[in-house]
Amino acid sequence: MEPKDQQLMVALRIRPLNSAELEEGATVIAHKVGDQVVALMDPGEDPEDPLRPHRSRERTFIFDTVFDQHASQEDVYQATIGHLVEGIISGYNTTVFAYGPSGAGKTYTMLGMDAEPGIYLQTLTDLFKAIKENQDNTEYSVSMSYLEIYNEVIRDLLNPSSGFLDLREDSKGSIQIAGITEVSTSNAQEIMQLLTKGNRQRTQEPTATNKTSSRSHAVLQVTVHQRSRAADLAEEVRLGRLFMVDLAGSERAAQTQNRGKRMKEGAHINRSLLALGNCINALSEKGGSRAQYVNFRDSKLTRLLKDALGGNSRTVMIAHISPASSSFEESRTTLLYAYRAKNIKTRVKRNLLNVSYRIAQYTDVISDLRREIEHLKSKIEKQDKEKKREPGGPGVQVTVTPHDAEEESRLQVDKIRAQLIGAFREQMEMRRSLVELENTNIELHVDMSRHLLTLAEPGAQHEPWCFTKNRDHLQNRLLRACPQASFPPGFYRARMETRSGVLVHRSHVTDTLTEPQAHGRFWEREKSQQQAPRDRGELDKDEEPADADADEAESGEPHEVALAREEVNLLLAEQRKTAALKAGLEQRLAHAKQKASQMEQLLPEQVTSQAQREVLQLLCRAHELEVENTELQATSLCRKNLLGQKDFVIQRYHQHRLLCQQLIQGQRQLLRDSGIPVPEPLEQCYRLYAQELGEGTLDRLLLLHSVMASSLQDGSILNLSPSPPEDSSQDQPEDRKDLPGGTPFELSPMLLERDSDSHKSSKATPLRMLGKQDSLLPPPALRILLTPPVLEVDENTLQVPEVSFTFPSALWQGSTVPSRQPLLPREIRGSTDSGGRRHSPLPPSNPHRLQSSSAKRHRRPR
Ligand SMILES: Nc1ncnc2c1ncn2[C@@H]1O[C@H](COP(=O)(O)OP(=O)(O)OP(=O)(O)O)[C@@H](O)[C@H]1O
Repeated sequence: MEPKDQQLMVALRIRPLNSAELEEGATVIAHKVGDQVVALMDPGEDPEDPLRPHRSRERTFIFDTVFDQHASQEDVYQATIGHLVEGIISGYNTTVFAYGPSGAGKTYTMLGMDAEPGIYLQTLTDLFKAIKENQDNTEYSVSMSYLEIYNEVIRDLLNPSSGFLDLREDSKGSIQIAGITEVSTSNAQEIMQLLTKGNRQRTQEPTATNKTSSRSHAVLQVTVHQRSRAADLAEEVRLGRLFMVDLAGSERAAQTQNRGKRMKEGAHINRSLLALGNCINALSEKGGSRAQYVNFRDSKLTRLLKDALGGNSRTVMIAHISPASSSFEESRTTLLYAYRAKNIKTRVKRNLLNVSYRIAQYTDVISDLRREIEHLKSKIEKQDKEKKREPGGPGVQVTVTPHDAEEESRLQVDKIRAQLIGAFREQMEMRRSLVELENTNIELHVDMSRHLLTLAEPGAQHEPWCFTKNRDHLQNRLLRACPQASFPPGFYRARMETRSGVLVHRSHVTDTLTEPQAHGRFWEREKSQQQAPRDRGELDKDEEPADADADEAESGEPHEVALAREEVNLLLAEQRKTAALKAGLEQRLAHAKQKASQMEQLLPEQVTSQAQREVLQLLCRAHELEVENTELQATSLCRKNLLGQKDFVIQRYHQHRLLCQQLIQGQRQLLRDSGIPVPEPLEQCYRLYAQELGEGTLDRLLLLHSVMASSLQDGSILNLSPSPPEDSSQDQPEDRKDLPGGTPFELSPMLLERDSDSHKSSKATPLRMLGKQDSLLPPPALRILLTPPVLEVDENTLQVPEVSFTFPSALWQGSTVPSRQPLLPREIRGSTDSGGRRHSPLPPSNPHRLQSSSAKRHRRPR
């Protein structure tokens, strides 16, 4: 389903005057006018002032909907989020957040009172009702979490003792909170009890306007997994997420924004709200264009609300104000903010899990079709030749047939033509379904890897051995659950390595094995290891730790491990189902192909040459059109696929880099503690590594990557145009102008290497430098124009599966490459012998040795 642009919905709620305001004699200055307008009077303006005779005291603002003190909780719910509930269970993301100064009624709207429940309870009640109604056809599971962000720290309100939590981005770019308590439930009342309990844990302090003022942002997240019960080919797994956010009072941020004085309030300042304000400003200025640079990373809140504000979510903002004259300034600022937010657009799409496609499958279909076209064309040619040989010359065919026979023959041709087209369509549909199934399979693989990655993350950063243990345990379970499942590339090798107690070092044996060989070798070893204790009649003590680990992990495993395991079990079941469907479909396709070819063979015997020719030509044309169609689909999906995979790859390398960093620090500490002098080349190498971290070279690479990705996404990279203009600043799209450094953006030197197809690739890691320096061209500074790069598109332009940039040689040939001294001395770079083999200066067991020849990118820890 195509994403749709949606305007952020902004509602305004004016609460009644409270007793304190009445006591101080405040007057009502905010009035609802009609359904969408609010008028705010400035109490400071004197209507009689002769110096300002035309100045109106009144400012009006238009919103999607305005509620005054007479609006009930039900009215607010129905007009804002009520109609979005159906969307959540169909796989759309939805966010509602309450904004406004302290005491303006945000918590009242979201949580409400026992007698007048707020949006939380009403939404959840409707959500569960909708789920119940759809349960016959669909299977649902609902889970929730509740957290607060206070002074840039995330706390789990359902389990406050769990300490501070971290935000992470998953492979699909959605934000996850590592280690948060997720409660599965199917009952709104149960959730409300949890929320009330969680709310008691929320950071509060009395303020002038509110005795129980919440000083934190509270975020309730509800996730709905949906799976069709029908065992249908196009089965989709959908994931709808609902965020309900009760923000802290905005008055501090507003004041700081206005006067810039309280910026120095240090820890007390609410950075999240400032960042939120900045994001709203940036997004609204561009009318919600996603190309505008918006810094979501400035605070935890904006990172969490990234999708809600600028991404894939249907979003409602409910702004709150007090009607009192004493709150004029705060009300005015809130109205201005809310008014700006109205310009924000989000791009909503349904979250389907099986969305990535395998281009190779399309290529197969295309070559199949091409073969058929060739076959048909050769048939036509053959027929032409036969005709020429016939007496009477080419093209003149005198067949005197009685009228009835002619009619019969025409009917016969029509029938065969219809049959052939039908068979062709059927085949195409089956081919497409096969591609889809294959993609689902890949998606399952990717998801599986993602879960293993999630498990790996906390341990990888703090305790590598614990990471290994979790991974090992999970993999054990996987293997036991499904011995014949095909796991992601590298899985068996990794298993053999961890089984033999080696965490990072790859053994020579496993390195040289292909994946199928590794699979076979792994199972041989597993079998013999399981057989041995049975033969001895008792468990081998040496073998026990694996199972002991498993049991230990089983009893005290973290919640997210259990969840990941659950997910993996689901994925395995899916994988089995997909495999069965695929086998059935392949059989049907083979059968259909056979039938079609039999039909084709019948043709010459049954129809006149001219009619036969027509049918064959028609078939050719149909096939050609289908090829074009498939090629177009493949190109567009190739782009989607590349973008979809990039975050996963980055995350993977980020994790690997953290591990390397940890190892480097550990080993340096060890050297220091043991008083071992570090050889100068190694020390230099370390300095270079540290320098790169400090300079943020990798961050710039990531920026480059995101520019490339956004060009790919908006299609500009695929637009053919001549070589780039010298001065590109004039044509520069608005959105790129804001990027740091202006244009052109100069990266620090990167190493260029000639590919086998005479292209050059940019490779920029220090490890890369170590491994490949000798075979490199002199390293020039790579100038990257922050405009969509102009590339000649041919099949070699983009190396899709790898996230590396390979520029066409044409672009580079014209550029003059300044010669530079190599960055590293030869002792560090190593040398190349006459046979072209590299000799590394590092010890062979160095765990930082680069395994793959593809360009790697790393991300600095956040
Ligand atoms: N629409 C309303 N009708 C009746 N009472 C309301 C309404 N809105 C708010 N109130 C009352 O006003 C008081 C303050 O409201 P609330 O705690 O919801 O403010 P808040 O914006 O969440 O403040 P803070 O940011 O300080 O937490 C509460 O006693 C609440 O019951």
